[in-house]
Amino acid sequence: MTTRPEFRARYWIESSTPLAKAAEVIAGEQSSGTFLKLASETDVLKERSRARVVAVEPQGEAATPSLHSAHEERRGAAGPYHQGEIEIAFPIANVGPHLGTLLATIAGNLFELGEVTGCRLLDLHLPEDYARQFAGPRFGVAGTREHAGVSGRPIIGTIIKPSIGLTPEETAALVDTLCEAGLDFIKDDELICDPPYAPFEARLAAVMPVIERHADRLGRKVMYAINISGTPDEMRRRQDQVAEAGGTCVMACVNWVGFSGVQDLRAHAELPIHGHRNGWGMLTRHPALGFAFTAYQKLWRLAGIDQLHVNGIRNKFWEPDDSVVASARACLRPEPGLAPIMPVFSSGQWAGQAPDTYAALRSTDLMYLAGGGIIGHPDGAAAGVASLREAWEAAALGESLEAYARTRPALRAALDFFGGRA
Ligand SMILES: O=C(O)[C@H](O)COP(=O)(O)O
Ligand SMILES: [Mg+2]
Repeated sequence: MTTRPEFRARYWIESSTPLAKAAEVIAGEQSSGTFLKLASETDVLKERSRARVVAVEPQGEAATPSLHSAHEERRGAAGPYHQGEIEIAFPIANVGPHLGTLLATIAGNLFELGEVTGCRLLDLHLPEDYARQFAGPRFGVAGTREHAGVSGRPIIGTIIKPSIGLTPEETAALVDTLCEAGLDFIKDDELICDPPYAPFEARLAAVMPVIERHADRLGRKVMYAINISGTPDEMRRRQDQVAEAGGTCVMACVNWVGFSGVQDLRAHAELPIHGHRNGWGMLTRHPALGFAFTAYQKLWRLAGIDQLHVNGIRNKFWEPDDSVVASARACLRPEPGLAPIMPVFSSGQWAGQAPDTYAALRSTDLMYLAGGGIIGHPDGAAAGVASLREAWEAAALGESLEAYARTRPALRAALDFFGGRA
């Protein structure tokens, strides 16, 4: 029985090698072992540094491998391919409070091991005192609400659409309409950051005075998550410009600016960080490869984001509703040493999904963003905002949208227009 401090990672794996042995191969490769036994991997070194397999739970077998492996072909491996979950305990001393090394340990070469024909990181358990050594979310749910000035209901927002092509002045005019209509949150699309036709600085300079003007009237400042994705230097500089201009949020495409980029931003930033996870499908869509969201969101929490996208009910992407809801719950679950973060529902959302979202989550701690679902409303963006507000009122009251729409033309028009498209 070891007394060394450890963290644990849980995986789904597949291998023609019996699961317990495949798990040992992974534990060895991801710590002090390699493809053959080294005399220098002494018992003392192993006790200090080698990862331990702490659970092997077989789930079944497949006749054909999920992923191709030339290594398996060379050694003439045939099925069956054993599938199941395994858990590995790693010494904390192997890693320290370094996110890059943590990733290399739990999500590095193991995805490439020849014996492995399927590997998915499901979850991660860090002791509280270890998790606390990472920055973690500075604002999370509570701080996001405070900066947006919204309590007791979801933060309702939109994505500037068309995503690409509006000039700074056109963007500011749309923001004016949206603020006038009482929206809580506006974000850039992930596709726009600093293009020649709408440079970052020009966009910020055009939009922020509009937001400031409406703040006086609304008694709260509409949160604008302007996309600051870039190099660490660029992000730091842009964060400062946003704060200087009175902004209350910044957005980063987390997969592309990377963990160090977000960590650097978190160390520097005074504002909540909105995490856009575009590219995530590549990391999760194949069930035998990549990451489950439970693990993914914990890693981004360690890096220090405050809001993270989870798609939405009946979204425009591939993801089923139960997976979306599980992701949102994962964001809201307190983790040892890490505050909950805001789940961001976005992707093909409009008024119609509000009641089902509320029924599934039983919480209003969420951001509910509709780009096309607000800006594409048949009576214009202001009616789009009204329809979302009304839909969430109906959801909270437990009233059907049909009944609530009887005296509310914006919601009625949304139901007719978007409902008819489903
Ligand atoms: O960046 C996003 O979240 C998407 O562009 C959502 O856009 P939509 O609401 O029009 O689907
Ligand atoms: Mg988008």
